[in-house]
Amino acid sequence: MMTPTYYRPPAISINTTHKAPQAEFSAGKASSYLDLNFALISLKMSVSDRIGAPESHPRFHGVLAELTHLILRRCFNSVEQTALSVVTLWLLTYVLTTVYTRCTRISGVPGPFWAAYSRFWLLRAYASGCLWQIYHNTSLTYGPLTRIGPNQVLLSDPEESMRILAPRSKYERGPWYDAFRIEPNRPNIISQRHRSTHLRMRYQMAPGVHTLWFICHPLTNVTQYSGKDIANFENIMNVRVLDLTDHITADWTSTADSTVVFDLGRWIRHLTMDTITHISFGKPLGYVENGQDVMNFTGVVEQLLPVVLRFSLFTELKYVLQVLARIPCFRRKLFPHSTHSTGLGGIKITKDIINSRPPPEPRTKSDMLNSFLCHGISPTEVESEMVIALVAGSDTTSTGLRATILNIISNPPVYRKLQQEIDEAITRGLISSPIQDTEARRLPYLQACIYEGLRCHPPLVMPRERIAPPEGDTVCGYHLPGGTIVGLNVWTSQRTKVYGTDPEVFRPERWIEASDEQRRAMRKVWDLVFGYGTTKCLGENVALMTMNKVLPELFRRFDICTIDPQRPWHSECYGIFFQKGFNVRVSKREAFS
Ligand code: HEM
Repeated sequence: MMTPTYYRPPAISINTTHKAPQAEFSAGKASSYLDLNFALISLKMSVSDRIGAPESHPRFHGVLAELTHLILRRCFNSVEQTALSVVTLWLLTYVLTTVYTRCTRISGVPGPFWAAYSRFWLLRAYASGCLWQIYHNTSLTYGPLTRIGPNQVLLSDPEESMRILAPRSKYERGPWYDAFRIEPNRPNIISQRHRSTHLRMRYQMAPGVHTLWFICHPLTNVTQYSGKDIANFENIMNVRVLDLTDHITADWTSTADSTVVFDLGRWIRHLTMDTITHISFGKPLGYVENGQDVMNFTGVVEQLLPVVLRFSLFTELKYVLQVLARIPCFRRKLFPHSTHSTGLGGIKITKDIINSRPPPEPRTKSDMLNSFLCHGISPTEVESEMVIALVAGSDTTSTGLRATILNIISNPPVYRKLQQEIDEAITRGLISSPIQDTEARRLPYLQACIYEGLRCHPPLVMPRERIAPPEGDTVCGYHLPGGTIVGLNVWTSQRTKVYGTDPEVFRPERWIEASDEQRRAMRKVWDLVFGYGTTKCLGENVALMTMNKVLPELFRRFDICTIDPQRPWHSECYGIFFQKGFNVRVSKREAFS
């Protein structure tokens, strides 16, 4: 009964005309456009035909088959057509989902207009080299919760940040962390997003990182370091700090009538690399001794980080990388590999050392490498974990140190007070040479300078994204649907009212003048510099001990001033790194050297 309607001429003509001009269609552009036009007219006819006709099952299927046939023939009949169709389809889907997301998800959260439509706003911020400033300005303009992407918000409220990071929170690390994999198919401690696996890794690594003993905090059940079992570690630190000060004394000190320009930034980076490799492998790689970036590790990391950060925004690409990683030739080219003798091939040194050592006894207490192996981390996993430790442990600490030193030397009253405190402690025999960690922690102004330096300049300013739990959450009064990505803005959270009326200013006195209650409140917010909860930094004590030793040892021996007060350092910050130099003039202080 239906047959006559369905097989009417227009519908048939579509199929027949497909075949006839086929040769012309693929032969030239003009005929291709004509053909497309014709196809569109035919499609229109078929659809209106369908709408106008009474509904019936076979007819509907007929129209559907016809449409499918038409789409397949017209959109995928040549490579160019296929490419064009795929791009058009992708664009269409992208625009529709973006508009849908814009209108339905987190639409109430204020933020820059274009940020709501694409991740390019974020990409621009990452590429600018001053991510922290853009985040800070955005948070100041739009409030503690700001929309910075189609599905991304930025949080600068310290209380809410701590709630999200708390041990029992339902938030998990976001896809952003995938970009920090050393092995594309195997997450490391930083990129592990699965909560329970991450906790297992943390417990395995905690006793080993820096050979400190750890305790389980009774309230949070989070592994933390007490920093007491550090006889060996403190000796390593002493040797490394003296190595640096000896080199400065020998090669880099200026005299009354001559100036030696000295890039303190680079040398501090050398020091932190030597310290972390000494802790990790039982011997330093010799950065300070050779005065250069051994194995080009730092250079490669500095080149890679901007790429990694941009990549972290488009994590869909990780699937491509995961596939490429399975092909040996791409794998060797694209990823760090134990055959590489430089750069992130720092893996090679790990592998060589593992091979050269007998298997560690379960109770061997030597360096980080042995400790990881003793705690059941496989040699292959250890390779990536060591690279992560080298990156996480060296650059953050050197950034913290550089920022604190710069702030001190550019504030004459602070500089005078700090040097006075150190000099008095020496005169009264309160500190040894090199200074012990416990002695340094008893110098209140030094402690205030360290807290203030890290507060004003948190070394890790990347957003460290978390994903809202499936049931959603209310943050700063806004409802966030499940799956919303919440980035943490640590720069702004360290400039909140809890620090008083002048949080933008480097003023160590605020830590001394504060009442006990206020100091506790400040300390709680300050903790965010090292993270919070189950992902809190494993190396906080190491970083603080390094600062506690380097600052007094430098200021007791040398007078330091910047070479170019207008532009003391070239700060290109991609989250962690301050890549460029920090040129200074260093002269000896005879009285206390
Ligand atoms: C001033 C220096 C440092 C700062 C500001 C800092 C900051 C941080 C922060 C904020 C996190 C949390 C990341 C997250 O939320 O996912 C973190 C994690 C971590 N840090 Fe540090 N860090 C410093 C020094 C160090 C050092 C010296 C080491 C090791 C030698 C280290 C090793 C780690 C490791 C292994 C993690 C991962 C912890 C985990 O995922 O459970 N850090 N750090």
